[in-house]
Amino acid sequence: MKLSLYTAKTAYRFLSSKATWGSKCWSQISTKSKVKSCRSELISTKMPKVKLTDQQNQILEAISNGNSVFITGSAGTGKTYLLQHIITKLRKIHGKSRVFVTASTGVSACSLNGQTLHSFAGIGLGDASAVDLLSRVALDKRAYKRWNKVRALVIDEISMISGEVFDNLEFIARNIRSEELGCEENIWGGIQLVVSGDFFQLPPVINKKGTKKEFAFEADCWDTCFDMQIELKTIFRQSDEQLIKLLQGIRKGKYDSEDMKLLDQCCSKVEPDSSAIQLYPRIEDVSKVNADRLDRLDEVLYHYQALDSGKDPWKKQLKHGIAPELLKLCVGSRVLLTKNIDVIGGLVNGATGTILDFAVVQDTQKLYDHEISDVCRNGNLLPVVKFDSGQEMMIGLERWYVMEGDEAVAMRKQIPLILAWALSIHKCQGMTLNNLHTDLYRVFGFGMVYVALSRVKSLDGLHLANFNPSKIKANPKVLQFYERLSGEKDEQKEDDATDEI
Ligand SMILES: Nc1ncnc2c1ncn2[C@@H]1O[C@H](COP(=O)(O)OP(=O)(O)OP(=O)(O)O)[C@@H](O)[C@H]1O
Repeated sequence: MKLSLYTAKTAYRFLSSKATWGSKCWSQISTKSKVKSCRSELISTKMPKVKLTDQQNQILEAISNGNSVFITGSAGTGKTYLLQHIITKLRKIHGKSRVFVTASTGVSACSLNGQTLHSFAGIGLGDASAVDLLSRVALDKRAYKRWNKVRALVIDEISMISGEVFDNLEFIARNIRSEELGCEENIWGGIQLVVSGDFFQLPPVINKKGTKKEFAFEADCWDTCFDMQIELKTIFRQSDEQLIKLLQGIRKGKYDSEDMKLLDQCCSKVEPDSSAIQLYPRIEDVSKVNADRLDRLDEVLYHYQALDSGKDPWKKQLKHGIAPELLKLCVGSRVLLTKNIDVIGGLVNGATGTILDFAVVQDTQKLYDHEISDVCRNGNLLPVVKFDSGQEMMIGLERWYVMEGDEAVAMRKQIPLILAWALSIHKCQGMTLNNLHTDLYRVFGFGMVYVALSRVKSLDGLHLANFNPSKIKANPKVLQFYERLSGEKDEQKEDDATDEI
């Protein structure tokens, strides 16, 4: 294998993180031009300059006015993107340390630099009565402090939180805050809530049989929690009208003959090229396919061992995030980028490519040797990826934080890549994929077909092995909830019109 030497310019993502790029880092880079390339990239990584829609602005304004809001909408309507703007706004209003960013899963929490809702709340698995959970939180000093401190709570991917858990959290918030802060018993103890998600996507995993409140919208407190419940309408991920219509139908469990024809065409396409990511409902299939394909390449393997810091239980959450504990790569591996490293250049979370080489960085080597050697198990060699967009880039270490308000309580350092011949449907919720291949026969449960298919940007990138229309189904309770949501909006419009008369 040829050993390449990469200059700091080619490898400008050698070591980066929002938290550590400060004046210290700038001064470590020697030439002006290099500083410029890093600085401009940093800005674009933070927040790509995209104009918000009127609806997105309306939500931001409502939040600035102190309202609690539920944001929903189809896949790709910019819910998570908008949350990033909202978090910035909330931090300005309440102060960094009083805004807590959470999500139902480790993967989605990590993508917002937050923590899981369960870990924020201090409720463990959350499978106890409200009173028992309250006692548990009261004994956990840090969790108790968080509940007192929080002024704004952001919850992403709410579809995977049950109504029972949602009600229990409200109970905990109300009780702790009214007692400790001496205020009257307000809903959620007066916390400003920003909740986001699409109930047509993956539902909560419920272990207890006979749970009455399956979805968060079935929680007793749901309707009283929010000043505004709004469905984003503009879809950004796809632009092809036919595909948008197909996905909108599948989301609600509906399809017509035209949709069937489109799906048939996706089945009859010639074998997908090797860049297509295979989606599986079960993690065992994903691991097996990735391991087999890596094995078949029969190349030298490079090991990258994640470096974790912080304390339990926070440290444990890192294991559920997107960055693997041990990453094995070799020349020819198909990989997927798990961080935004150059938004304007298209190297974003979800971009796919192939490992070209492994190389050392020549002129920044001394600065970061210790960091790299902690993670790289085969000398200080970093992977060089040729992305499907044509760009070649050496990929350096990234950091994933578990945040408690403004405090980083755990951190993982790892290369922001995962093997990408195959992925699980659960892991890909929230991602945009250019080219995917899935077997719709193997999916189970509501929402899975929709989550899988709604990842692609265009029909060219969609390949189906099998197709069975019976797998397209939406939960009737979810359908009713959305009917009620749009019905209430129509009623509101009618009321406004009557007021004007
Ligand atoms: N106002 C906007 N203008 C242009 N693009 C936007 C806008 N808002 C969001 N986007 C882009 O739309 C894409 C999808 O956004 P995002 O992932 O936030 O959607 P989502 O609703 O969270 O999807 P999912 O439900 O699948 O997680 C992203 O590439 C994002 O940058």
